[in-house]
Amino acid sequence: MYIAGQKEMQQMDHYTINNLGLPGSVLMENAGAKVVDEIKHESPKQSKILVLAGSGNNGGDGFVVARRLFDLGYDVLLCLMVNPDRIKGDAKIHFDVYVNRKLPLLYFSETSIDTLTYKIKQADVIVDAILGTGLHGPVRKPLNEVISSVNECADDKMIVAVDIPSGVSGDTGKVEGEAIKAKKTITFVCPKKGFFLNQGPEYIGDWKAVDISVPISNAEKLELDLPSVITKELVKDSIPARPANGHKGTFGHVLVIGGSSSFIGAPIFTAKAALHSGAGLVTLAIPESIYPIVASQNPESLLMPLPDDHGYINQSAIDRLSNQLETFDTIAIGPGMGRIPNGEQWMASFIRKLDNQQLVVDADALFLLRHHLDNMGNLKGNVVLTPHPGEMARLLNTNVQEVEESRLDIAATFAPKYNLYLLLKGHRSIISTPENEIWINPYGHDALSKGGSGDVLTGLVASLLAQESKPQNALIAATYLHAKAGETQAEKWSRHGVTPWELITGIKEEINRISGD
Ligand SMILES: NC(=O)C1=CN([C@@H]2O[C@H](COP(=O)(O)OP(=O)(O)OC[C@H]3O[C@@H](n4cnc5c(N)ncnc54)[C@H](O)[C@@H]3O)[C@@H](O)[C@H]2O)[C@H](O)CC1
Ligand SMILES: [K+]
Repeated sequence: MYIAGQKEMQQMDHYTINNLGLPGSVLMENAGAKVVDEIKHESPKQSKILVLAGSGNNGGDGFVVARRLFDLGYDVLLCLMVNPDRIKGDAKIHFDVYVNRKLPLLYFSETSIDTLTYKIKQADVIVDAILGTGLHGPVRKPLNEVISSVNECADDKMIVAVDIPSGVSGDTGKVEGEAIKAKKTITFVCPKKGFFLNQGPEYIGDWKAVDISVPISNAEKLELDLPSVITKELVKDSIPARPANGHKGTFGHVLVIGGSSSFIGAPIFTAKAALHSGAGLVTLAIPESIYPIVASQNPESLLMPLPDDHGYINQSAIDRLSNQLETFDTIAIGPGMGRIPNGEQWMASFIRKLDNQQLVVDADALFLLRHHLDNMGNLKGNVVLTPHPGEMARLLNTNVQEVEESRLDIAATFAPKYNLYLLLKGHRSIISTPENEIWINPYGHDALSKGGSGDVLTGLVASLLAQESKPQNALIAATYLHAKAGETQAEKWSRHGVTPWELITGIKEEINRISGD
């Protein structure tokens, strides 16, 4: 499913009207009808419904919503937030119909904020059709006061946003002033970029994209390069097939390089996640000084103790590794590795030894590789980087805030520039490819915000790659499975109580669920 910004939505909308010949007022009627379909399923007939409508086409959708709810027998009141002479075009058509039918209407210009607040308090359902994708800048007075009044009374009410909560930017998800905190957002054609960026996720509630007869194929006709949102169906198609007659060689051999005396668990989580998600074999290469502990925890993996200095893998480990590299399909490097002494040099020598192995780079390996990014795209095997925002900031020599504010743009530029695959982790993880394809993961849970959870994800990505998933498919499936495992394990163990062990269990339960659906 595509994701679009404000301009792209307008382009698709205009294409439908001007090139396909479907009038805007029909699209508006469809939009309003679809919102009503959602409301009527969730609201009993005796519900009091207040529709707040602005001057633009979002308000126009609101007029249709109010009329249709009235016709279904709801106790509905439309409040027009602006002077009626500002209503133009398609919205005017539907406003006139509403007025001609003498349906219940309150003009905000003729009342006070106190009266409106009283109406807001009385309502069971509030429909937010104040501002849509036409928002520019912070919401101005007095609309901002109305929005804060709605939010203050929101606890026991159903707040339904039409297309996007008023005040949230469809492009960036930024909220510069006030914005409606929706419980549900019914969005037209496809979700908006802002749903997944900056503050957007805190405002949209549950979202659903509905068809209003703007064909999504318009995006191709207009040659729009749109990102996609990860869906369950896409994940189902991205999980590697598992031939019944396969053997351990069929399902790939993952090498995990990591660990140091201070970080013993990280490579163990990576190796276990790889094995528990279907890799045929996993070898764990760790400093020899932590070997006994790792071995006792990890009987299911093969082990490769590497020469070390003071608990860090040392330079001569390269020779030990390079003798055996051809055995492995995919290498995950970094978890728990630490900033090994002369690490940049170590990493440069290591990269030179690679042949066609695929490489997943995480944690401190990202730091140690940050000056070798130009060489990564020339490797024969696929390269996947899995930074969290802090690691991404270091790769770009900037700060976390800047990364968080421009996640989508950063992902879109970085992967093609260095000819590699990027998984930019975070509240809504973003995947980008050398060909500039982009997917956003709409799932996630605070249960995942814990040490070790990234190590699990790295193992999962490496495992799917070793099982011959294309890199983008491996990343799509891994981010979804990891996030869903966080959600389902939090239901079982509380959002506080999920550790990497439960995540690994959750991932295989999720694979089972999605494969069986
Ligand atoms: N996507 C589609 O195919 C369809 C979308 N529809 C709906 O149309 C809106 C977008 O409509 P548009 O007229 O472009 O803009 P808005 O209604 O969001 O707002 C314009 C209106 O708001 C005023 N305004 C802008 N910024 C501010 C601000 N910061 N403070 C106060 N007021 C502001 C501006 O002056 C205008 O008057 C889309 O979201 C859908 O809901 C169609 O109905 C169907 C097809
Ligand atoms: K809205």
